[in-house]
Amino acid sequence: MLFVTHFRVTYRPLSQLSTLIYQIVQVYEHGHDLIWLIDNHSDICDPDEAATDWDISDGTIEFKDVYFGYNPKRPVLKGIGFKVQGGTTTAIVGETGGGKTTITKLIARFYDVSQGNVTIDGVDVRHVKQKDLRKSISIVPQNANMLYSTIRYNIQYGLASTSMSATLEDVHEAARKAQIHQKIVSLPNGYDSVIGGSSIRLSGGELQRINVARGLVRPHKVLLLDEATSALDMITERKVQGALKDDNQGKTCVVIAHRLSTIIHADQILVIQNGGIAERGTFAELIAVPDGVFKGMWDSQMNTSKESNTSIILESSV
Ligand SMILES: Nc1ncnc2c1ncn2[C@@H]1O[C@H](COP(=O)(O)OP(=O)(O)OP(=O)(O)O)[C@@H](O)[C@H]1O
Repeated sequence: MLFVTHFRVTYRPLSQLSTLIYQIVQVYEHGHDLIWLIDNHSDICDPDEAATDWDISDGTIEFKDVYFGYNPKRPVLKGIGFKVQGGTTTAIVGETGGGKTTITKLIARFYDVSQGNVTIDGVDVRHVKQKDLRKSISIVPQNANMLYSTIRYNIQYGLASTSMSATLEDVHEAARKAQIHQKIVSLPNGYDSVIGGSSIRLSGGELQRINVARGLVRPHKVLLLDEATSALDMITERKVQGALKDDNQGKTCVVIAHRLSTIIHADQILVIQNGGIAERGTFAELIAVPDGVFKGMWDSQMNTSKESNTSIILESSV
């Protein structure tokens, strides 16, 4: 009797102790990382004499002889130079790991170049305040990172870090353009469905469209799309591309794409290779280069896809 009594009194606190020790270890590890984050100030600083309330006007982006590497010993971009006229669309294609996403990160100044400069409307991005630089730039990244929250909040999150807010109608509008509104309203809780909750399962392509809606809800003059529609089927992708085209009239777009059929109407295509620009031109110009890098990419995609043949697309692109 005594044994059982003592055992019962001892057992519960002991089992709680093991959980507590686990939690203490977790607090220690995460707290350590948190303090590291607070203590480590970003290398990217606002200049002391930056103009107040600078804003993008025309949206012309220029890279002048830009060198950059995350690790100084391993350069990613080696003297890249190009210009994206305001209000036009430039597509960036090329080998995986070639530095396409890095280019978009440099435009938004998430990193500083090692040499050369990046300008928007002729102003070096290092010479303006980061919040002014980014307030008119919308980025749709490759990975649709969603928050454990409602679809509505996830789309509204596109305005985080700004003082703006999005009404429900703004959210619906962005979702319509991203071709996901109908799917959302068909869910039992509509826009209040919780992403990550047990009641809804969204496919990769659906999450990607919510990601696009998040980018579109943010008022922008420059739009950076990084493989934003790669998980969609061809028909849905064309619809999203059409909506993006209509919505972005007069805005500057930089589009990273692997599926080359989606960029045939771009004003300019840059082919990135070995940290430089191997080729540049319109789709019709690049496809006409015998043994060209772009032509090689196009031919290999055509061989592996069931898309309509080159000549039909060429006709529609000229
Ligand atoms: N934060 C980082 N730290 C260190 N290296 C990085 C970082 N981000 C990217 N890299 C490296 O820089 C190189 C260029 O990466 P980037 O993402 O720009 O390529 P990409 O052309 O967009 O590739 P993909 O087509 O696969 O998306 C790669 O070798 C990558 O491993």
